[in-house]
Amino acid sequence: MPESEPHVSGVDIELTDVVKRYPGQKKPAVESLSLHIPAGEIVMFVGPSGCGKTTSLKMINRLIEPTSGSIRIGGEDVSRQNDDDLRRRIGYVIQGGSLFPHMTVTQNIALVPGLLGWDKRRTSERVDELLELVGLDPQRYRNRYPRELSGGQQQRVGVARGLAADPPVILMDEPFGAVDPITRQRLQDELLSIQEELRKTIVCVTHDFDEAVKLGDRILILTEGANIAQYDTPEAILANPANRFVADFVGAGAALKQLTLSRVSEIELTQPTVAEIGDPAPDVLRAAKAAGDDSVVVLDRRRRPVDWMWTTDLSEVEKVPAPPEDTDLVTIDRRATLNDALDTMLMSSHGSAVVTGRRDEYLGVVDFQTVLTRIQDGNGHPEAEVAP
Ligand SMILES: Nc1ncnc2c1ncn2[C@@H]1O[C@H](COP(=O)(O)OP(=O)(O)OP(=O)(O)O)[C@@H](O)[C@H]1O
Repeated sequence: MPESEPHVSGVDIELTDVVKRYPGQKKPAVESLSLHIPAGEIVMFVGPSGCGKTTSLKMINRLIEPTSGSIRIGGEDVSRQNDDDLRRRIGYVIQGGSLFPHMTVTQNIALVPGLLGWDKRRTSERVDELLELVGLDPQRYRNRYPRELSGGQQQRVGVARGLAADPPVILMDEPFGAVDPITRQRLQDELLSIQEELRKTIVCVTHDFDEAVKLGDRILILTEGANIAQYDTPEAILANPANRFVADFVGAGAALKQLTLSRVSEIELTQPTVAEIGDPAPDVLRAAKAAGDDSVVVLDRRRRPVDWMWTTDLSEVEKVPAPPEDTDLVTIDRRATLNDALDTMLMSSHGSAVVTGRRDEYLGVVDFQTVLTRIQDGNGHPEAEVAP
């Protein structure tokens, strides 16, 4: 599907000889970090515990003041900016969303716009727009309290809050660390989808190397003291770890990790019989039979998949029914990795997964065998060369 030309709304970040020495510590947490983060890219910070990832991240929005060195965002020195400027220019998203429990979803998202003095109307329009963007129905969710949301929904609100003032830069610290693996995968896919539209500059700390490979345009691998072990694209790091440290960090099965580089969108989807809610069941059954299908994907009016029915169940009804309230059709986004696709398929009774695109529109079905064949073909990626 042709994508519209992306408009980069992010700006460059430049760190020059940045040092952080905590009081009472012998060695600096960040010894001397120089780094260029290009506008519109996602850069993932990874490295062993205590190597200085979070300290480096928090110096960018001055939650932590550097001991020395300079940090420029869009060419401007952050040390010269006041709090309002920083809030306007840098969104911040942390694990679990860290929402205020006594405030509604709207109030949580509207925090920064409130501080910036936006009027009521502009703020409430923005809140609804953001809720749509992160996949939450504004009408249903805008007046809820955080305790009335699942962990994944809270995290979505956290992302919406980070985007509220439309900052060119977003900092994220382990944003999806607190949710289960399937929700994490969905949130990652949503972030990629949002980024496709907005092209912010995103800097994200993670413990999960697979997450870094999936989300990152570049990955920064740090050793103790925030020294750079390697800073490159995921492809380059997997194919050519710079040294033993990186090879160990990337871990065994680098070739398998290449799976994380391949997306569902690169795979040919199958097109089983589809039906809309309310279609006459006999017609649908006839079409399924002619195609040799034993199940039918059910779509709503906006062509979003809502159910995946066996034909045996359809033969007992007159019309294709709306799905039961508690249905939880597991779908997968076309930006998901083949790793994610395998996980999802293992949970599905169909042994395959329904694939969706922009705004959850139905695209087709990815089946287990196609993914396996793709893996066995080696994805066309070179085997990782790991130094002896
Ligand atoms: N407020 C502080 N005072 C003193 N030392 C600190 C402080 N915050 C962090 N440090 C130390 O600085 C070093 C870097 O910490 P930092 O939190 O940046 O690492 P990290 O890579 O993000 O770690 P993790 O992955 O475990 O979150 C660590 O040795 C840590 O103990």
